[in-house]
Amino acid sequence: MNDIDYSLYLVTGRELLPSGKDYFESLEESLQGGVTVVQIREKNTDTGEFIKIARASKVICDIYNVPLLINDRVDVALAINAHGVHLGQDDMPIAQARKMLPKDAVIGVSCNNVGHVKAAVKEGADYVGIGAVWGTKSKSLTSPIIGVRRVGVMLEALDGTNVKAVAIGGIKSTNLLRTLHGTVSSTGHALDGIAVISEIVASAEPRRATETLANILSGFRADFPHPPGLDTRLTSDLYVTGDLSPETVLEGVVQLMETIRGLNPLVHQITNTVVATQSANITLALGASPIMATESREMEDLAKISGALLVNIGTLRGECFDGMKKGGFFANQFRKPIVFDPVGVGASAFRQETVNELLNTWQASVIKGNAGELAALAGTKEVEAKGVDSVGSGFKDPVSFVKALAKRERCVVVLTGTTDYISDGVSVVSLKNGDAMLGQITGSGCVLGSCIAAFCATAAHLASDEEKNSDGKLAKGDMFLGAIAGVLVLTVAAELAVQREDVKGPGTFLSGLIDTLWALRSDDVQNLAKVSIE
Ligand SMILES: Nc1ncnc2c1ncn2[C@@H]1O[C@H](COP(=O)(O)OP(=O)(O)OP(=O)(O)O)[C@@H](O)[C@H]1O
Ligand SMILES: Cc1ncsc1CCO
Repeated sequence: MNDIDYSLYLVTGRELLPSGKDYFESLEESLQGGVTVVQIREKNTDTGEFIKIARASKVICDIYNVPLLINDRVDVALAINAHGVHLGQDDMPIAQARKMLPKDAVIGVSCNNVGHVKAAVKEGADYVGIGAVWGTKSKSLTSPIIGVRRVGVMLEALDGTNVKAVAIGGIKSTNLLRTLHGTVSSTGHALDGIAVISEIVASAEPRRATETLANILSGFRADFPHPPGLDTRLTSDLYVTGDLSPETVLEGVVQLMETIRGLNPLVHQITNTVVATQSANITLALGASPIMATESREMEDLAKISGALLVNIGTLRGECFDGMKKGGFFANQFRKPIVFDPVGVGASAFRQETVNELLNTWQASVIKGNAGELAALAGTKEVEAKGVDSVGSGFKDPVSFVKALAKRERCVVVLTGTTDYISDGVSVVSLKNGDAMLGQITGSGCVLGSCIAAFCATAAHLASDEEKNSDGKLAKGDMFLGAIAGVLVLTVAAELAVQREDVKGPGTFLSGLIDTLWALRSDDVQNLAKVSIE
């Protein structure tokens, strides 16, 4: 039997109840709020007591027509005629449980690696509980933390099977949307549900807590039909409004340029110490307003008021890490675009581990990097890096590379170089503007990140009301277009700056570039842009 709706899977934990809250009252309120399946977990309770609690829980679940599963104890499940059991890796083997339980009983199993998932499929599990996705304070959950991005690989192992999957471990309303987006596999396989413990059980208002989770879930599903098939369209409105063509791209860029100065979006930047001042000046020249802030204690306040966040790891230090982590977390929570620049990620294990952890904590809207950086991020040795610079002539097939990485990370990816390639996982736009002088100043890639963030903030502002009201997207607005606008504005300005009489070399080029950006007109971009759809 596998017709259970796994969407909102409650795992009970009496030890987490707020003081004065009755367990059965809490259970009933969570069912009223929209819990679709309940697992009774009692780790330190005698069998007689466990059966009593489970039986009374089942009476309540039956009223709401919600199936009830028992954690670990097949005997308890049999005693109360539960819908099934949930087994841990060290509990009774599935085959044994299957023999003991009625034919249509549901059996789920906890998995924290692909091997576990494959074994569960082979042994005939009905569903898998994948976790722990996040760190969790529930003492009873002891699985290692696997991180959002590794869940997708496990879901891929379920392709072509009828085995369902829920994610578990530290899932809350604040990270739910990130969890849903970040766990979709590159084959488009999404979770069937999320399992929640403390967010509901520890709440004084479990009905409200459940409704909040249910709303986020349905918002996500409205944007990503479930079962998802292979509809991987991520962000661009250009698919909706007409064909993606150089003309429609430029129309969109012009609209963003004409909006940014009136809007003057606040762009929060956690960037490196080499480029901080030039990034702030370039942000101002675009008509946006920079705030360069790194302290984790102000991240929540800044995420509320900013139009976008840039995270650049160029001069990564341990002290910055918390700010980067919290900054992105709150930007996701308040649905603000995040532009991520993994500067020099291949240069050290520290950078690599940090990037991994950041991308497991929040969902970027745009990732930008040179070929060396994006190769390191993708785990390929095709392009080498020297510190923060890319070595050699780049990827043999940059178009396929950038598209695959965008699909894998579920965000827009910008691959910089003589030609810039930008993809949202479906299409690739190439931009051939720019000048070799950009390679002669430090941080041209870093300031490009600031430009992209400023235009993503503007694109978010221009999102339709329908999009703004939907709960399903982490950042509203056309991030693909925001990224394209950021690249075009900087690279066209660079072409104009080198023609200035006062520009005589890299030093004067930087000030000339700032002056040119300050005076840049949308006509300049429209006339000079070299846009192709690959
Ligand atoms: N030779 C070139 N011709 C045209 N444009 C260039 C050239 N070199 C760099 N650019 C432009 O400069 C911008 C930054 O790209 P680049 O790949 O140099 O970044 P980066 O290596 O990350 O820079 P940095 O590490 O200095 O921040 C891109 O928009 C790119 O198009
Ligand atoms: C040179 C340099 N080192 C760390 S960040 C940075 C700026 C260009 O990426």
